[in-house]
Amino acid sequence: APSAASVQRADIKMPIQNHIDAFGGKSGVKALINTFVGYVAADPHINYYFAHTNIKALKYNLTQQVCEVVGGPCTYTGPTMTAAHKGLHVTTAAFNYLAQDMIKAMDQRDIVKPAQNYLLAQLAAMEPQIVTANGPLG
Ligand code: HEM
Repeated sequence: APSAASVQRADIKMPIQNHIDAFGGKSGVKALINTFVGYVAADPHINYYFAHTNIKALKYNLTQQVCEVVGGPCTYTGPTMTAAHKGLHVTTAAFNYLAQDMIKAMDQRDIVKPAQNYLLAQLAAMEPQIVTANGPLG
C-alpha cells in the first residue's frame, strides 16, 4: 500500500499524493487550464459569471493553483477562494457545472482517472469558500 495514505493535510482529511506527472507537468496543467477555460466560456449555464473577469489573470492563477494542489512545483499567489468569489453569488449548481467542464477538459486531455479524481477532491474541498448563494436547484 502507498505510504502516502498515512500522510494527512490538517485542513482537508485526505492523503497527500503527487499526480503532477499524470497532468503532464506544469506545461500540461497550463494546457489543461486553457482547454477548461474555453469550455467554461462556452458553457451557457455559467459563462455569464465571467463577463467582467480578466481571463489572462484567471488562467495564470488557476494554472498555479491546480499545479500546486496536484503536487507540482508551483506556488499559488492569488487571492483566497473566499476573497476571489465574494459577492459573485455562486450557487451549488454553478459549482457543479464548472466541475463538469473540468472533467470534460481532463477527458479531452487524456488525464488518467485517479489523477482526475484527486484534483476533483481538492476542488470539492474548496466549495464552502466559493458557494455563497442558493439557486433554483439549491
Ligand atoms: C473549485 C472551483 C474553483 C476554483 C479552484 C476557482 C478558482 C479561482 C481563482 C484562483 C480565481 C482568482 C483569479 C484571479 O483573481 O485572477 C477565481 C476567480 C473567479 N472565479 Fe473561481 N474558482 C472556482 C469555482 C468558481 C465557480 C463555480 C464560479 C462561477 C460559476 C467561479 C467564478 C469566478 C469568477 C467570476 C472569478 C473572477 C472574479 C474577479 O474577476 O475578480 N469560480 N476563481
